[in-house]
Amino acid sequence: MSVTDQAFVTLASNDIYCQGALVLGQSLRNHGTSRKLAVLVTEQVSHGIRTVLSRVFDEVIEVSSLDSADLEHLALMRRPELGVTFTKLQCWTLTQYSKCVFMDADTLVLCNVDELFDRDELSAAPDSGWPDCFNSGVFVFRPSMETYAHLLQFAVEHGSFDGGDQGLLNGFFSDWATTDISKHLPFIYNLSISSLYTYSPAFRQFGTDSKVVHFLGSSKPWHCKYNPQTRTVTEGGSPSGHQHLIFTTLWWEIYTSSVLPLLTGLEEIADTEGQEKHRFGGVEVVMKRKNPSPANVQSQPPAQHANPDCLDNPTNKIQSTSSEAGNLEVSVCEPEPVPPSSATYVDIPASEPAPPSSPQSDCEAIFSPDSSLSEPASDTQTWPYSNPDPVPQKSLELGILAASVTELSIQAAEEIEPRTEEERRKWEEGQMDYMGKDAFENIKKRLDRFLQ
Ligand SMILES: O=c1ccn([C@@H]2O[C@H](COP(=O)(O)OP(=O)(O)O[C@H]3O[C@H](CO)[C@@H](O)[C@H](O)[C@H]3O)[C@@H](O)[C@H]2O)c(=O)[nH]1
Ligand SMILES: [Mn+2]
Repeated sequence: MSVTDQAFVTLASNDIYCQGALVLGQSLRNHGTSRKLAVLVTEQVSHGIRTVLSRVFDEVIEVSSLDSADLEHLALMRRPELGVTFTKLQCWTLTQYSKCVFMDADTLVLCNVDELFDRDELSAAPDSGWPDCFNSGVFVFRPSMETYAHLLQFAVEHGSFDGGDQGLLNGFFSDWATTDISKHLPFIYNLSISSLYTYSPAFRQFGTDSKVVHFLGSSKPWHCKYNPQTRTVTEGGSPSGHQHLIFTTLWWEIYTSSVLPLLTGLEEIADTEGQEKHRFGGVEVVMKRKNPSPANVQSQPPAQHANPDCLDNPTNKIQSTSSEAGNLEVSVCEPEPVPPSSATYVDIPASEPAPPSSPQSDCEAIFSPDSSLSEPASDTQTWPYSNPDPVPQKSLELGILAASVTELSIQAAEEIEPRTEEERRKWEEGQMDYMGKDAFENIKKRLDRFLQ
């Protein structure tokens, strides 16, 4: 039964973060939430992406980082660094709902979490870095214009001790740590992926109960590259290592099966040397093909662990292998010498449709008890895994992916602004801006676009 006056709320201030919001929204839908889904967007989010968001979310609500209300103007004039933070605080203005659960766009639900609505404001899980503070990536709140005004006033008077919304909210709800234990959400509702290696025995013990994963920190799943044929992720350009490949791979599974098919208007802008760039709004999905012949692809052996021991973690490692039952085995082991390659790989078996289950019980369908978990001596966990509501494989994009794409990545689409009159005159006079607009790669981009 749907509950119309309660909602999960997220925020995306640009088209890249929208990719995260779409995966989050789709994961909530896949696990049969009975609550509404709302996404706050700012003016930078493109029209096309808003249309796609509206296919996953019940409400796409534009908020402004510089709202017209006097108090906000005043606050931002005095504390300009709080701009992004203020955007998140605007979730309190959603008074059409009696209660909401805010979730960062870099979170992912692993099962139905509607029971969060049994909690009251302000319920949140401890932050892994400083557990007397709560992490503001997942929290239960009651929309109220009065609370919103108090929050803004607090921001003007006290600021945020970390410069972001987390410091501000912890300052405002400062009795969270001591007053009411029911407002402490269990850590499994906001599992910071860094905990997989900072406290691996706890992850081994409790990890299979995880309900919400949070890709906290500078390295997000959309910074990785993904091979849809072997279902492996590779670190892409980011200096920090991804130790949480199981969840990053799951993120990409949802992205390719449920989000990419929604981006049906993907405009192809270039196809050079086996690399296609599909542009949609402010994002480009880059597809590389190494084996263009479908016959070639079909004859490939099953996914191999190209580099199973390559996690460059100083203390321990998590490696994943596929089991015969279609489950994902997770094993945590001691460090071994790091190979020279910076690439990291993980295998995920084919996802199987979950058995029919009521929304409230789908955690059990996904995290069924496994005997290997009860053996403390064993270093191996079975991670039952399924994507309960995959989009049919026959969709166009998936057909393309399955046939020949060996690497998918997401990047911000570059804006190529038109030339101004002044620039055109200089160009005609032979005064080129070789280091800027007239750099070779920009000219090549213009040509590619013109020639397509
Ligand atoms: O350019 C941006 C940056 C952030 N966000 C939104 O704001 C959230 C928080 O940013 P994120 O990059 O997820 O921050 P974290 O790495 O999670 O860092 C921590 O610090 C942030 C700032 O205090 C808090 O908002 C987070 O909840 C907390 O986990 C995102 O998920 C988005 O919903 C945007 O829409 N656009
Ligand atoms: Mn976050």
